[in-house]
Amino acid sequence: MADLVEEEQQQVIGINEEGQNKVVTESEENNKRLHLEGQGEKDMPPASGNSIHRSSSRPQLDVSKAEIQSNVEDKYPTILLPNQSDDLSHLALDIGGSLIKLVYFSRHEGHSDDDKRKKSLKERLGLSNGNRRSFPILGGRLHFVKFETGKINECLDFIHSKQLHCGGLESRYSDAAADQNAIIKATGGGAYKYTDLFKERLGVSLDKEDEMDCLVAGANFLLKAIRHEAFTHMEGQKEFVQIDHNDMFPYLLVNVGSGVSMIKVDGDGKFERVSGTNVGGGTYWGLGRLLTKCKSFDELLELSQKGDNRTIDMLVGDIYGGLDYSKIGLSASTIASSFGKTISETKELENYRPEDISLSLLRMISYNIGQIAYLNALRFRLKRIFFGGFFIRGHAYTMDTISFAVQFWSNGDAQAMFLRHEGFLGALGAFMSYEKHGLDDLMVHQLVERFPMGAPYTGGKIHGPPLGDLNEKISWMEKFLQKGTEITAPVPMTPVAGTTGLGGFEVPLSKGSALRSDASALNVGVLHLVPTLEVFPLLADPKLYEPNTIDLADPSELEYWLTILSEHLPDLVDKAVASEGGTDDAKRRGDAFARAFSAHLSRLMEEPSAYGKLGLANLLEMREECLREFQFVDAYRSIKQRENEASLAVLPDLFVELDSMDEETRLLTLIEGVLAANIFDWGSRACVDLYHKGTIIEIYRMSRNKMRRPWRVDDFDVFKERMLRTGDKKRPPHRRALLFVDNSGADIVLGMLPLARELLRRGTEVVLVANSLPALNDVTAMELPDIVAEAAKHCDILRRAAEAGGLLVDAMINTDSSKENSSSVPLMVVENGCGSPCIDLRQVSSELAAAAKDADLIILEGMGRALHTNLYAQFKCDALKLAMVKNQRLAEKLIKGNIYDCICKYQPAS
Ligand SMILES: Nc1ncnc2c1ncn2[C@@H]1O[C@H](COP(=O)(O)OP(=O)(O)O)[C@@H](O)[C@H]1O
Ligand SMILES: CC(C)(COP(=O)(O)O)[C@@H](O)C(=O)NCCC(=O)O
Ligand SMILES: [Mn+2]
Repeated sequence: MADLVEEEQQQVIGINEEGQNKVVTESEENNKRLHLEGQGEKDMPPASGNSIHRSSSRPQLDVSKAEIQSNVEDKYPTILLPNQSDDLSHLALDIGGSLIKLVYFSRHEGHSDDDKRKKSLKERLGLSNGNRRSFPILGGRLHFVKFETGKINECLDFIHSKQLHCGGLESRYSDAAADQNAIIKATGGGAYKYTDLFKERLGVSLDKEDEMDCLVAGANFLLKAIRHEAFTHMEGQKEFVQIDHNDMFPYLLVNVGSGVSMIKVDGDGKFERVSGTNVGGGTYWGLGRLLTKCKSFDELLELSQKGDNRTIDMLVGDIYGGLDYSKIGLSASTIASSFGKTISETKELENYRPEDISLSLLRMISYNIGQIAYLNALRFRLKRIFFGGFFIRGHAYTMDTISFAVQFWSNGDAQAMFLRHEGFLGALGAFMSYEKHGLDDLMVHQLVERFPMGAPYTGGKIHGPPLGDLNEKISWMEKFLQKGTEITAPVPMTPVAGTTGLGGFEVPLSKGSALRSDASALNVGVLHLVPTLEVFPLLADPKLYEPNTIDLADPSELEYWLTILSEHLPDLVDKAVASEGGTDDAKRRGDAFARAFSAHLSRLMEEPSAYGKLGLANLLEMREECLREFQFVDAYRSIKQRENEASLAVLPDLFVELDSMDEETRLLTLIEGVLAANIFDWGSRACVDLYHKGTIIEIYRMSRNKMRRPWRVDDFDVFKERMLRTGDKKRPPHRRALLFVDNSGADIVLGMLPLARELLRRGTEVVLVANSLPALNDVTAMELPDIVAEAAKHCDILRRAAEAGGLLVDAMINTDSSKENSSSVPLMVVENGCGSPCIDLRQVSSELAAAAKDADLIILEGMGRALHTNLYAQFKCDALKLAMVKNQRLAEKLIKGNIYDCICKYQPAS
């Protein structure tokens, strides 16, 4: 149906004019936020009546009157802590010779939205509070910040301004005297050196933790809990690696701070510092400063990018008259002696270019560290070497040089790897040393990394963590706008030169792009700890599961999708601003959002791995998160509402039509209906253009009429056989189906609900799985009960099932049809735990995970959930993937087809 646009041009009634929008008050907004995102710290309620708990000497759990509430066999018993104050917050420090690293935790808001749907669902799924996981402490965020040790006062001001030393902002109202006893975990030499200063300035005591213990605890945590934390960097190529948790040890940890420590790690808490070198980051920065007069480390590093070390270093060729020393395998371009040329009596310091000095120095130190690391790996037969510490600074040339040394001397036997949170190992370890916060029990799927404005972009006076206050965020974006395009402008890459391949190289392959301001260069986001997230239990093999269908590591794919998102931005901003009543405030926020999201896109265009390993699902989620950051709660609210109303108005007719059909025709019509209605997608450029040309119903009809089989992927007959039980195996109907629904309007009302009705009619329980938070025009779990209630007015099957599923709680009270109820299988709604058009099934809500336990059929619908993600996912049960492809390039790539082609992929359980 590629010709759909042209053919329907005569239909002109637009459907995209904005309806009257209601301005949502802040409290309404907050009610709408579900598990995934807490409200900003400024909105946290003041802690009241809990000063007793706050008066303890350090943040800790109050386990008095604790009670375990569950069965013995329960894997995750609920531990009730009635006396635990919920404003627990931690700060830990690593005060090094050069830098102070802070890791701090901010709490998520409590979940007060235990609505009727959830209550009755819990009953249906057998989830009373008694056996449901409950996490009184962990839900929150980990922030990473650094300061120069020489500017410790800035650090103290920062801690004070955020009240991190006394449990975070929320405890601002707590008893001031209590803070005098506070203890903060700290490691690094500065924990000793600055004890008095912390006591004087903040009234806190530093509880010292051993530096090596902390480095190892931090590294082990990162490798276990963060997907793709480690990466290799060779010849300019960065590749993320997933470390097998069961095969992590032993490894060599090389922490390159001011000085260098080399630690052989054999397990959690099992390690030995086997070596080190005093030639480290401090040497580079110190010598470099003296020799080049640079004012900052970054300036020095940036200089190196324009340098040529041959003017400084003595090469083999310099000694051998331009010849290789081939007997021992050294090419003429191999460095024989770092800084060897500076022995020249005719030249003084000012005769050398600072750029060249910086590069020679960087190379000398990096290479030396790589070589010593290799020798130690050899001593203990270790194959893996992880390099951390802020000397690395994510700098391409540094990493390439270290990798080269390890690779060269080990003949490829040992491998150098780097860590995204390179400089925070010690601080994280100190953070872990707080007892009983449970961080060490966290699993990969319970951590979500986000990149709010302020984490990647702030410089100047604001350090690292997200700008919590909206106004602060907006004015920061505005200032940034005034300053021009320093962040968004793409940075030209240095041209690539070849290596000699022997023992050294003339010119480094990758010198790296321009360095960013301190905080942005951290390349780490805010880690959200969401203990309620679980791995979807019906994944055939979670280890083999990769949610993203398209690999954005392919530069042409990345560029295409970044461009698509960029082009969609003006339309999205229009919708977002309109959704908030088009006020001046909304316009200002819309502008700031557009700036912020464009900055993310430009950053990625220029540095694809700036945010770690990224898929299209992450990009689409980042867009939604960015909208939420600027307090656009639901940009498509009014569009969704209008489309729901229009679709509900014609639903009774559709039911009549369907009911007049025989079973087989009906099933086909239903699947056609789902595919046809999936056209209502406000995230697709082509579809949005289409909506200018017709009403919802007209487009729906037209789309239905085009639904000719065979579809581009067409497993309908196999699915039909299973459903109608016409094959050899006369199997009973499915017990429970999970329907991952997509868009509002026709998609849910005229597509998925009628399909749900068919399943219910056949005795299959149906769980509608919808987003926890809005994303484009996707329907959310919170919106579904109203839609179902409206549809149920015209359909007994739906009404009884919805009553049985507790969806029509009010209706139940008014009916005396309890007998009828018991004869119907239930229709339920669960939230999926995410707020994106795609779904990563490694991280779903515990509610969905519970609902999945009895399910034997999964239906994934829409491009986001069934194509961009999960197209190749394998499940333990039957799975049906339904979508209309609304993008030409994707259609060509995935199914060698065209835009508006459809996919009906059925994968019976093997
Ligand atoms: N902004 C910066 N200021 C100073 N040094 C920096 C900076 N960024 C990176 N570095 C490098 O990082 C080293 C410090 O690394 P770090 O892991 O923090 O060690 P330490 O705990 O010894 O301070 C410095 O010696 C320097 O080489
Ligand atoms: C964001 C979407 C995945 C939503 O699609 P849906 O899941 O609603 O079918 C899709 O609209 C999309 O991939 N849009 C970008 C491609 C384009 O504009 O062509
Ligand atoms: Mn959608």
